[in-house]
Amino acid sequence: MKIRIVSGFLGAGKTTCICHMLENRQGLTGVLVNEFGDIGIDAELIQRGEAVDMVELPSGCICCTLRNDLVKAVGEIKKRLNPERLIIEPSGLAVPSGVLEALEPVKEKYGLEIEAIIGIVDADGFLPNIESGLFGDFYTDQLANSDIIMINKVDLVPPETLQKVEEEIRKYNQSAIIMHTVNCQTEIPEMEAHAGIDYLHLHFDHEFDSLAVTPAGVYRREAVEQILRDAGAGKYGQIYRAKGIFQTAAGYFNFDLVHGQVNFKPLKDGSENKFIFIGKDFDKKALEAELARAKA
Ligand SMILES: Nc1nc2c(ncn2[C@@H]2O[C@H](COP(=O)(O)OP(=O)(O)OP(=O)(O)O)[C@@H](O)[C@H]2O)c(=O)[nH]1
Repeated sequence: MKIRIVSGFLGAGKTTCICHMLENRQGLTGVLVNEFGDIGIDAELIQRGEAVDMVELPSGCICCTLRNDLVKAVGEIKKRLNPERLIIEPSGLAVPSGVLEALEPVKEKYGLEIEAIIGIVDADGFLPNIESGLFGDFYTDQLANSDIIMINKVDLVPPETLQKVEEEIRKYNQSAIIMHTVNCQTEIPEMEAHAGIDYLHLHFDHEFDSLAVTPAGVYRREAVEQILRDAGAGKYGQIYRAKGIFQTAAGYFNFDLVHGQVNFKPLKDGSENKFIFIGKDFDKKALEAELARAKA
C-alpha cells in the first residue's frame, strides 16, 4: 500500500488537494482524514465515489495524541479495501515526522511503502505566519520533510511575494520539487520513494484551542459572513482558522476562514450544522452568542 501524506498548515489547501487527487485517481484509494477540532468536516466535503474508502479521525493530532488510532485506522483500511494507495491528511497542526514515526512499527506488517510527503503552503498566509513566529516549528517540520512543496493560492499574491515565499522555503528544504498552484490543480509525479525523514524532535505543544459546535437551526448567510469577517479581523481574539457547514433558507453552505479570507460554497446537501474555530485565547462565549443571533 503506497502512502502519500498531504501536509500543510491550517487552511493551506489539503482537502482541496485530496479532492483533486481523487478525481484523477487510478485504482483503489484509501483516504484518512485527521482534524484538530472535535467534529469532522473534511470527510463530508470529499466526494468519495467508487473504489474509495475513508476513515475520519477528529479530536486531536495523529502525529501525537492519536498515534494509536492512526495505526488502527490504517489497519482497518488495509483489511476493508487493501487499496493501492492510501492518502493521509494530518490536521494542519500535525507534523509529518510524527506521522511517519507512528507508522514505522507497522510498516512491514501492512506492507506500507512511503511514496511521498506533499507539503502545501498558502502563498498568501505563509510569510506573515512565519514572521509572527507562532508557528515556526510546524512549518520547519512540514517543509523540511516534504518531497513536493506545493505553493498554493498563487492567485492571491503578486509575483514578488511568490518569489519571497520560494526563497524562504528553500532555507528549509533545498531538494524538494516546488510547484505553484491554484486550487492545488497539478499532476503529482510518480515518486520512487520518500527521501527519508528528518526527525527534528522539535517541541510541539499544540497549545491551540478550538470551539466545535453543532447547533440545530437555519441561519442567515449574511449574519454568518459578518461573524467570520469579524473573527478574521480579531474581534473575538486570535482565530487562525474557521470552517463549517450550515443550513440557510436557500440550502446548505460550506464556509472557510483562512488568513482573513472568507469563502462560501453551496452544497448539494448537508446532515447538520457544524462550526469549528481554531485559535488561541479567543472568546468562545461571545462567538456562540453571536452564532445564536445569526439564526433566521
Ligand atoms: N483563492 C484560493 N483559494 C483556495 C485555493 N486553494 C484552496 N482555496 C480555498 O482555501 C480554503 C481552505 O482550503 P482547504 O482545502 O479546506 O484547506 P485545508 O488545508 O484542508 O484546511 P484544514 O484542514 O482546516 O487545515 C477553501 O475555502 C478553499 O476553497 C487557491 O489556490 N486559491
